[in-house]
Amino acid sequence: MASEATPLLPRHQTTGNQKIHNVLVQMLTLVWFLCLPLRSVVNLVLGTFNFFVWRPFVWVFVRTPFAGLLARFVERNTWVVILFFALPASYIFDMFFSIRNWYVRSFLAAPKLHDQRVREVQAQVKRWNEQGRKSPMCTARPGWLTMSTRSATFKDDCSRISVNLHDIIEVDTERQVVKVEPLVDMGQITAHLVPMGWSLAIMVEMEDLTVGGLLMGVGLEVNSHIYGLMFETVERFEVVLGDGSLVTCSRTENSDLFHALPMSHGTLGFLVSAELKIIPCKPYMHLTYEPCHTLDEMADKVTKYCESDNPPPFLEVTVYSKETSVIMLGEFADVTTAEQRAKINHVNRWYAPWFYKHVEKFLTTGQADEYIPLRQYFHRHTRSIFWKLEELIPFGNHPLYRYLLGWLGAPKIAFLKLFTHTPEVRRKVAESAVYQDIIVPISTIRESVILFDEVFDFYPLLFYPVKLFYKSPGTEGLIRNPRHVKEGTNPPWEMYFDLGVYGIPGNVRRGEPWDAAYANRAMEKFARDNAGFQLMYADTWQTRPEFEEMFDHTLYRKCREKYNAVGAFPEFWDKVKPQDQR
Ligand SMILES: NC(=O)C1=CN([C@@H]2O[C@H](COP(=O)(O)OP(=O)(O)OC[C@H]3O[C@@H](n4cnc5c(N)ncnc54)[C@H](OP(=O)(O)O)[C@@H]3O)[C@@H](O)[C@H]2O)C=CC1
Ligand SMILES: C=C(/C=C/[C@@H](C)[C@H]1CC[C@H]2C3=CC=C4C[C@@H](O)CC[C@]4(C)[C@H]3CC[C@]12C)C(C)C
Repeated sequence: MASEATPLLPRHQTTGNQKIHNVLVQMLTLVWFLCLPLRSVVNLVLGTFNFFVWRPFVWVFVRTPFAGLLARFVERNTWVVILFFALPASYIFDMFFSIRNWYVRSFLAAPKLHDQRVREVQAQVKRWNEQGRKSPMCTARPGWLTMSTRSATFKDDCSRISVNLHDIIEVDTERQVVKVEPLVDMGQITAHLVPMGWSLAIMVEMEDLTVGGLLMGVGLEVNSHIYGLMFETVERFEVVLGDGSLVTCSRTENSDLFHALPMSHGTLGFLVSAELKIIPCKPYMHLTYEPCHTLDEMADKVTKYCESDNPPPFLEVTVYSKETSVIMLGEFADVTTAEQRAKINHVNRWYAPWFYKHVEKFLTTGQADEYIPLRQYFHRHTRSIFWKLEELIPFGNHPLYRYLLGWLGAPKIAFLKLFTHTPEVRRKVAESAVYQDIIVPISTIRESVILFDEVFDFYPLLFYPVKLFYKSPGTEGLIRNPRHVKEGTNPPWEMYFDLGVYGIPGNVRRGEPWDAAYANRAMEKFARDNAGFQLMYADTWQTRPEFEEMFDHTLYRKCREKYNAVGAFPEFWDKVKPQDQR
């Protein structure tokens, strides 16, 4: 390991920390024994609650004729459920995890524990093999805890393997990489790296997204027009295969597996660590807002910025209607002068207006710039879950709510799913709301926005430019090569962009019929026809042949054979398309 490496929990842990740790452990052990009688009482109360209240409640909720009634109640009074259940639960959960992470960071030797925990994953997989490989494996992470909106019914038929790996293992500033376990989330990473003056090359905005999910699915951010998709910034993966063996892969070692893994959704093996590129950062993001009043103006400006020889380091667009949008250009910055200080905006303080509402006002006030503290910038969309929270808590951006209850933050998506997604509600959501992203060439900006306007009629739309690198023969993974790479670039690339729509379509809002299958399929066909693809955290309405036209299964299938994945893990399609939706 390079000399500059800063293991979070160095092998030569300072004796001071070790002493504090020992004292803490002794104190906790004492408290543990003293609390034994108390624990029995707590267990009794929790057990009784579980048996007599929670289980019957869930049973009534899911399996009885009341299910429809309750679903309607949740649907009509979503904000009640969110305010009284999801928000407090999210707050407590976050507090518990920050204390736990602080403790692990400060006192426990994570690198050592990493190897031990990987062996535990291997042992589970080996046991699964010895017991006759009954049903294919998936991670034991429950569907409601993930950020994916698609239903995870396949998990019911899988052998669930606990891949309980939550820690940042090592930051190596000399090699400019951080080694992390798959359940490390974006909030944990910014809290750790930003104070050290570093950031992930692709630092994804939502705090609860995990490294494993973003690499085995798709991760991108508003500097993806420079670095590409998140997996392009990986130096090395460590994976437990279907036979329980542990392999590492990189561009030079087991390179076929390295290129096949991105987007494979845990169908080639269990990711147990990844080394990700990091870049130096500064304490602020200097952001310039450029309002656009026609679609052509936006399309021309964005294309020019992205394809220039010196593109802005960060570029995001929020589309407020077919014709209006705001382009945001960002760069890391220090704030040293009084003039700069006057432009500091703490966008994530509890009383601040939601970020996208703040940005919208530049459509009327005109071009402007400001300085946003970096960590707040990275997580600018968390408080309003992009623009979804307005539908769930319609008064959430009202100053009174913000000042009184804004400190509670946003509900965790996991708890939103747990408290509001009964199977009944989920079915309705798929028919009456849309959560979709497609990634298509930048040359199709106009057609894409017009298509989304026609079939969804929902705003704002999310727009992140993404560079798609051309892969040489034999290294082309599930994501197909771009068709029209820019001349003279090495490595070759074509500029694409992510267009995302999250909300209730115009027709549904107006009480008019809306054909979800027609709209989603039109969007999917548009992506296929333009050598683009859909993000698979969402429901897909494609048939299997269409899906295989969108994603190149050649290298993927070779690797499934070669690395013992056949029979051990479901196929990509079987995982993302639930049986009941085929
Ligand atoms: N800006 C962005 O890039 C954003 C991206 N997203 C999407 O959200 C998803 C991530 O959500 P998140 O909750 O973090 O992840 P999920 O738990 O939803 O995982 C996504 C997929 O990755 C697989 N996976 C996760 N961890 C491992 C592992 N250790 N080994 C093997 N497979 C694994 C999961 O398999 P299994 O089902 O077996 O658990 C699942 O198929 C991504 O797919 C991404 O596209 C969402 C918002 C923003
Ligand atoms: C892929 C990108 C961004 C995606 C997000 C905007 C969506 C990812 C997950 C989505 C959601 C998950 C679960 C939900 C629970 C439901 O009860 C309500 C909707 C939602 C909160 C839903 C909202 C949209 C997402 C957060 C870009 C950045 C590439």
